[in-house]
Amino acid sequence: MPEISPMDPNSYSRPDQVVVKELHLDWQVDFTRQVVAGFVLLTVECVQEGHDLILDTRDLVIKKSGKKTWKIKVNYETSPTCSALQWLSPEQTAGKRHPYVFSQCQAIHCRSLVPCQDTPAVKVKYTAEVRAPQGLTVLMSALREGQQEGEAHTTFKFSQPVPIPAYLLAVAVGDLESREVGPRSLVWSEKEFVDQAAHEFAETEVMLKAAEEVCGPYVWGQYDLLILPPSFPYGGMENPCLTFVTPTLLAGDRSLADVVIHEISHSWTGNLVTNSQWEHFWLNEGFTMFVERKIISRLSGEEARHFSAIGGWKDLADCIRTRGETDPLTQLVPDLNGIDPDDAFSTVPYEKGHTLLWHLETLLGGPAQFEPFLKAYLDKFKYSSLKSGQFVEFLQEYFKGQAEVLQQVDWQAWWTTPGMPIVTPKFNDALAIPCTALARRWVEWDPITTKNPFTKEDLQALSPIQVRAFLALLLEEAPLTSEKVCHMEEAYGMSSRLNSEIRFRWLRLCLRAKWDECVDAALQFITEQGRMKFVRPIYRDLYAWEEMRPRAVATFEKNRSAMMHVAAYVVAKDLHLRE
Ligand SMILES: CC/C=C\C/C=C\C[C@@H](O)/C=C/C=C/C=C\[C@@H](O)CCCC(=O)O
Ligand SMILES: [Zn+2]
Repeated sequence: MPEISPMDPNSYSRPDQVVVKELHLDWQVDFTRQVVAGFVLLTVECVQEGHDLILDTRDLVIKKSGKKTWKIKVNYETSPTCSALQWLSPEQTAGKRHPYVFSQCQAIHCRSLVPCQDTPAVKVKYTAEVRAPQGLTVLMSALREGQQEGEAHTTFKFSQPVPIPAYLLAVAVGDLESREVGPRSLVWSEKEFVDQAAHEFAETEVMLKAAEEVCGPYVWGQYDLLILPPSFPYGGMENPCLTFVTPTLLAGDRSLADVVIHEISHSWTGNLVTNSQWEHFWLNEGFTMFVERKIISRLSGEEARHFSAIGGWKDLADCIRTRGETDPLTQLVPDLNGIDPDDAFSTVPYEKGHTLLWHLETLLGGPAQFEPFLKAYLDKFKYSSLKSGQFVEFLQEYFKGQAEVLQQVDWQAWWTTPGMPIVTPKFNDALAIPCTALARRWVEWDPITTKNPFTKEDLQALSPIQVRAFLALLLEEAPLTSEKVCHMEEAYGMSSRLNSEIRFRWLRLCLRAKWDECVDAALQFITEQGRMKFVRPIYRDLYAWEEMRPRAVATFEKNRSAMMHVAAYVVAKDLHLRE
């Protein structure tokens, strides 16, 4: 057994000795056995003489491997339990006629799909030929290079000419259709959702243009979106050329499109400029939140940027309350030795990372100074991977004229202090004021002394994002009484709102109030979709309500096989079913 790499505690590979530069994948997708079988051809380069190539694998059945000069061919197949893949039977799809399979490789699941150097320090170009049963479409995180009909199978060809880390390898196979939504963008999904998705994501090109204004040219050619089945565990995943998104974004009114702005932003922060270890994940996500909010500012104004940042700050506070303010995993740069990145994942790298960049922008003279720096940083580190220290070195060099200002930044404290950020920014709360006012009215209302003063008009002037913020504010308070949430339902008809972010917070509010009538709806919400951001807190709330605990555990046990590996893994922990 090789030793864990001194470069990356979550990988055995040693790219400092022998490094993989290119991959060619040749796969057959076998829905009957629920495996992907074939070979990978790895092109390697020797960095230090006299070393073997070490690859990461998990759960793979290696058939044979052979070596030509600098080319290594590994015949293998995945296991049905491959943690990167979710296999769906026809009954689990919207169309009910064809099976479906999709991947999620971030953070370290790629090794269960292909033997590879599964560390974000290594970037490879790839090509692929994938055969799937006729009638199905294969998509990958790459440019589509055509397809050929065979007797029972169709072969799809792909090429990703921009080097990418292993976690950005992605594949999806299903009965898919597409609609054009822009000059470089298609939306893909099962045909049942494709028109709804085309409407929801019609503003993709406007977002891409705003992103280019902030970050520079888009280098990936195509920017498509794939709307996955409901069990997809994340809001979105920034797979190059083909962002994967959850169908919980299909609100009907484009109000959840900020997730697409986020994924577009990753085309630069994360996909071009990449954290070289998962400990420096904030370089991916903190920067992406920062760019996302710069785009929001360009599209909806600076007040909207501040409003989004306030929401992020509150999400961070909620996360720290849940994890505990001394939890070492709430450090901006945590130690991941012996820790599965899936257990470390939280809002912290997103919002604490964003806060650091917001603070630096304020300190260094505002957007006029900081936005050109952002572009210079992306240009300097494009196509490479880095750690937090390299970011600081570049920042100090770029702003060497302001060395005294930068001396105020205690980098070590930023990296290693658990809990909330060491600096609290001043946000413009103009858009938050009506949300705060309404939340205060509900908290302060005494139903014993005062008649119910609430009507549906209270919400009329609030946008969906403001309603979401209003509920988030109430979640910060002591639980409302079940009588109050019942009145809220009567006044606002919250249960009939389709926006998943609103539905999520409303259900949490009801669970905290121990309002029996909401429990069936909560259980339905966490079984009809598998987005962990929604599923985990609701399972935790149900667990905390002692009488409901057995129902939560029974629901999880029943639904577990329909959840993606990562979601079942973390919910088992939330329900205290594993360490
Ligand atoms: C410090 C944390 C260390 C490592 C974590 C790295 C990866 C964690 C792994 O679990 C994968 C994460 C994938 C995230 C994908 C998309 C998110 O941006 C979605 C955010 C939540 C949502 O909107 O549903
Ligand atoms: Zn992200």
